[in-house]
Amino acid sequence: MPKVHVMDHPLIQHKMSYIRDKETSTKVFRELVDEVGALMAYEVTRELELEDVEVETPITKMTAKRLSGKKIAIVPILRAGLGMQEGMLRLIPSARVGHVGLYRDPVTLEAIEYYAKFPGDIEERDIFVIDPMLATGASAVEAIKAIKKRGAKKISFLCLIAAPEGVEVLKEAHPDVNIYIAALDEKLNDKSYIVPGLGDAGDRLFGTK
Ligand SMILES: O=P(O)(O)OC[C@H]1O[C@H](OP(=O)(O)OP(=O)(O)O)[C@H](O)[C@@H]1O
Ligand SMILES: O=c1cc[nH]c(=O)[nH]1
Ligand SMILES: [Mg+2]
Repeated sequence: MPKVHVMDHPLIQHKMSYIRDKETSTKVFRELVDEVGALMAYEVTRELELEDVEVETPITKMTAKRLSGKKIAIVPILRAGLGMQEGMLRLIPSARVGHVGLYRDPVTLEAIEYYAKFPGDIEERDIFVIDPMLATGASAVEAIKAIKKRGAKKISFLCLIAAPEGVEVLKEAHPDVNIYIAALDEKLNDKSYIVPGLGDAGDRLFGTK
């Protein structure tokens, strides 16, 4: 079964309190989502492989560690996933970026794909799928299906806030995918928004409401 990691580092919890606050401006909301994206990138890269390299310090020769050069791709789910993209790229600058465009049909809540573009060698890369919200789970499930269809094998999913319902749906559909969450909330409301949540992540990031 997939591992579910809740990243409750104090810096993340602090920033999340402002991200959730409805009085937070679009500008500050965008900055904070970017910063939490970077903090999550720091945590999820903990397992990256290292290799030995010989270096000479001003004092002596030594064997040091460098990243083994494992190829990585970040895949934001449009639109709201874009808010976490730059923060992650600051920590993993060599990562390639793919995009999956999905929107939730407001009536059926089905995730409808409208765009997909991935690095040509996606099957060789470790993938981090990013989206601030995991609500019913439909968007994450469909995005990961689209990525697996192109041959990618090692996939992780990162979000700011998840509902327990979405976590269960994602675990069931993709048991091989590790899930990283900044905050695990209580439930979904009757419109399938996360409670207490942060409202509509895309609208708050881009000021569209
Ligand atoms: O788990 P789910 O029930 O699928 O809901 C989560 C999805 O909903 C939001 O996107 P939305 O459809 O609002 O698109 P947007 O990012 O363009 O605003 C969010 O960014 C997720 O992608
Ligand atoms: O609470 C939610 C649920 C889905 N999408 C959002 O942006 N927010
Ligand atoms: Mg939205």
